[in-house]
Amino acid sequence: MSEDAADQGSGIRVANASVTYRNGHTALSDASFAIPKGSITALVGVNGAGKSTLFKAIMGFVPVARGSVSVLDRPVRRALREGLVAYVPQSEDVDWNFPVLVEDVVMMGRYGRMGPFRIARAADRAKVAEALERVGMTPFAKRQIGELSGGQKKRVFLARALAQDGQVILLDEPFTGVDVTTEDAIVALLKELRDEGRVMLVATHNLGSVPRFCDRAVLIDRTVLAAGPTGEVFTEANLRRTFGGTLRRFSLKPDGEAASTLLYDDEHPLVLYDDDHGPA
Ligand SMILES: Nc1ncnc2c1ncn2[C@@H]1O[C@H](COP(=O)(O)OP(=O)(O)OP(=O)(O)O)[C@@H](O)[C@H]1O
Repeated sequence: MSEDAADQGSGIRVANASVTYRNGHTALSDASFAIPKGSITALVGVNGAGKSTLFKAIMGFVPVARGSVSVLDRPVRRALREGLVAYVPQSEDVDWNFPVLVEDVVMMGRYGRMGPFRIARAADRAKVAEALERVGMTPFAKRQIGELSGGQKKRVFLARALAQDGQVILLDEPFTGVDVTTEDAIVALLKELRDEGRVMLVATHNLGSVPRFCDRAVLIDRTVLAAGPTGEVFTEANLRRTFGGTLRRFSLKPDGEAASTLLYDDEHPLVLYDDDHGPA
């Protein structure tokens, strides 16, 4: 366990965890990492590396066969009962034809705190309004979710996580199909949430954005290959281990400028400068 994880209070702690599906497939084995409260962590790995499986284990949707997972120093089940873990899904995982208003999607974040008949109280409506305002989606409250753009949909699901008062927010590919302005708005919001002490774990293929907004990174391929502060972990050597042959690389040395290396899997490249002359 890293020392800073202990200092700021534990956000997520995974210790020697293994997950085996019913069909016998072990998607994660002996995975360990710890992330502190008040941090944004990138979760990076190839398709099938076990990112969703790890999310499911943190949400308590799949049991760990060995090892343990704790959230804010509680067992996963208790965190689930307290509604502490919120999930922002990948766009492909949502049925956008389902007829539901934006404000109703956000209200779903309140369900865990309502009685069995799900009757919204004034406090629930206030939380929904506040969450929509925070992500800049108030004017869209009465629109059908399916009518929104990709970036707007992401913001609505982020609002649902805020309405839930999620202290640990798991985001699955938040930047896919999102333009640069919306990406910047999402990043700014995630940083605000971090400063409030929340914990964000972000599965992303957008390698170039990771050093820009993630304090830490967890690299996985059916186990944790490396985990820690981005500056220490997000290196070419570690990314090569994570992506193997699927990582593409370009070396650039324009006249009179610092040599740099571009690394990418399928989206925005990561630029590594070979000496100290790169941008701060
Ligand atoms: N319900 C399930 N039953 C059996 N095997 C599963 C199940 N869900 C996932 N797997 C397998 O577990 C492995 C990890 O899958 P997982 O969905 O966690 O990967 P991922 O890193 O999220 O991939 P992607 O980037 O494609 O979303 C894969 O080999 C997958 O086929």
